[in-house]
Amino acid sequence: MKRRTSAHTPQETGTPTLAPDTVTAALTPAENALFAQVGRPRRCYAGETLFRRGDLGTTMYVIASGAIDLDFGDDLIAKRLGPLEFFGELGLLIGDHARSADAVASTDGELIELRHEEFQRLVDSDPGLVSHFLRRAIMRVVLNEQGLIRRLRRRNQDLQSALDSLRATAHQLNQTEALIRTDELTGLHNRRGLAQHLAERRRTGSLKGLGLVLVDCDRFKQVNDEHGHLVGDRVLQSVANILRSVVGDGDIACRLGGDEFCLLVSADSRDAVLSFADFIVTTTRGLQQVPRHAEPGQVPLISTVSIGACLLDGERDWNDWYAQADMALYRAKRLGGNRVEWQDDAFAAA
Ligand SMILES: Nc1nc2c(ncn2[C@@H]2O[C@H](COP(=O)(O)OP(=O)(O)OP(=O)(O)O)[C@@H](O)[C@H]2O)c(=O)[nH]1
Repeated sequence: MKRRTSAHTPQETGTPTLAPDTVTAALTPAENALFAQVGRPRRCYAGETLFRRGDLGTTMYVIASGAIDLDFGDDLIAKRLGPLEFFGELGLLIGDHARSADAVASTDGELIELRHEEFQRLVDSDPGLVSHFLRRAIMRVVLNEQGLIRRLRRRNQDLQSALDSLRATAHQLNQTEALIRTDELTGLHNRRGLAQHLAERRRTGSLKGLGLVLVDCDRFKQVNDEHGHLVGDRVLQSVANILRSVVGDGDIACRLGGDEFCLLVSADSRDAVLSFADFIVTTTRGLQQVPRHAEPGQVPLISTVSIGACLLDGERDWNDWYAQADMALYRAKRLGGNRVEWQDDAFAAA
């Protein structure tokens, strides 16, 4: 928020209507003459600090010549006061009062200082004039407070709408992030999603007790060639649904690309990993055998799959795990597909 300096706070809508002299920060000539009689003259110099925000003080000042800047800090409007204007009156009226602004002389000038004893003399010499002054000083404080409340309220609203738009942006970012780690066709994680998942597991030291199930559709090119790309897409979606149905909390199903998928599952034994792999092969095989409508050319929306599976050594990285599972997958393909093959940690043996 930009800070501005104004000689007077503008009177805003909704504030009580007052005669102009009731709210002005300037003394009337009569008041000034009286204040000058009892007050103590003081010279001030450009840049001189009269008091700082938070200082305790009991002196009120009237400006005889020159100008004083009042800075309320916290992005509130700063004020520049000139001749006949007064400030610091709360210190005088209510005793040791923490100043609410820094008061700094912006030019050389003359001030009249009034402390409690001088003010008491004023009360004794002209109570009527002093009571008029007091009434005005109090109204000025009230108006300043009201202005402050309005500004704070507006700032609060600004902050609220900034917060709302931040929330909306964060929501959009989350959605975008989710999109860039998701495979569009199947809704499974894509390679980027898998990489993030692995990085997070490595960061949290939870790469132990995992199995990798690498899945590849059998003769998928033939499905595309014979039935068209759209049918091919639906086959890929069907395989993805089967993978999605077996993943538990913390597991991840991913489409690596084309007709190749993988599962990263919590498993601490070969049998545990193989139970996932066997389920997938058996389900795709079973679905393929479900008779479709009798129309000639009607194809099952699934192809058989080949699977290579292994347990992960948490000390290695994705390339090693992939190579290990891929050896088994290659063997499964060579043996005619539609089967699961296992690969022990060949690298550890080497
Ligand atoms: N419909 C469809 N086809 C895709 C998509 N991405 C890749 N393909 C096709 O998937 C086929 C994969 O073929 P290959 O890698 O030769 O594998 P395959 O025909 O399954 O042969 P084997 O793995 O040896 O059984 C290619 O013809 C790609 O064009 C896709 O998003 N949709």
